[in-house]
Amino acid sequence: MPLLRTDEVSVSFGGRRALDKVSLSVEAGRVTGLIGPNGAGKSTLFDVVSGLRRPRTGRVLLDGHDITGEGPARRARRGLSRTFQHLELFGRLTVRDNLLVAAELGPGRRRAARSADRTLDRLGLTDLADASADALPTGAARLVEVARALVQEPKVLLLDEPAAGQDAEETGRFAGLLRSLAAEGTAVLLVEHDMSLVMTVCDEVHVLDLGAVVASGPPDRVRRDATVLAAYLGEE
Ligand SMILES: Nc1ncnc2c1ncn2[C@@H]1O[C@H](COP(=O)(O)OP(=O)(O)OP(=O)(O)O)[C@@H](O)[C@H]1O
Repeated sequence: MPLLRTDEVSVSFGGRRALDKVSLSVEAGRVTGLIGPNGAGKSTLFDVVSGLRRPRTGRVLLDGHDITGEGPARRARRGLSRTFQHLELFGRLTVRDNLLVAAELGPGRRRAARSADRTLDRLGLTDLADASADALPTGAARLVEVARALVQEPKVLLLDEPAAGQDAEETGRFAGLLRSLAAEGTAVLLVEHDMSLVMTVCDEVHVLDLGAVVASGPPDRVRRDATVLAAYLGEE
């Protein structure tokens, strides 16, 4: 059984359909990519999965439970964490305090301090623990955003363009982190425009175009799919 499943999720803004019966699965221990051109509906799908937006129709299932009616905090306690495309750090707090605030919302809130320190260490952020979040360069701020999601010890981790603003070395290290999370059993859903990262790190890729899934499969196959080339890769 997939850990996370969307079942025919549709969302409209005014008369315009942003998601059209999107059904996809995310498995434990795998990195699943979600790609598509600008405006395809990727962030909207993240909003539906994380509980920030109610779908017009369709369901979201986590570990077999229908969570469609639950709010973001309840979903976080169930083990679902996300990052945002536009960084949502508390700028005036230190890096460590950003993690502590997030840890309080997750299932591991009783061990928040320990989790924060371990996560900082894992992401190579220990030296920046006392820095103010708004003083960080973009690459480091992206990592803190990821750290804030990870400190909640998620079963499912939703990452919205985590490599934007990272340099090649940071992206390489980040790829290693994603693989090690998958090896530990975490289900990772990755929205990312860096195609070489997606193709290297993902076990499976879903392609959204105009709110609908137009292709799904292993990266090699998706890369050669004519619909994908037309909808997305041809755009670059
Ligand atoms: N709050 C909103 N109100 C109205 N329309 C919206 C809103 N949010 C998103 N949309 C529209 O829904 C569609 C999907 O947008 P979404 O941001 O989910 O796409 P995306 O695939 O994440 O794009 P990008 O890669 O540029 O981040 C777009 O046409 C967008 O203009």
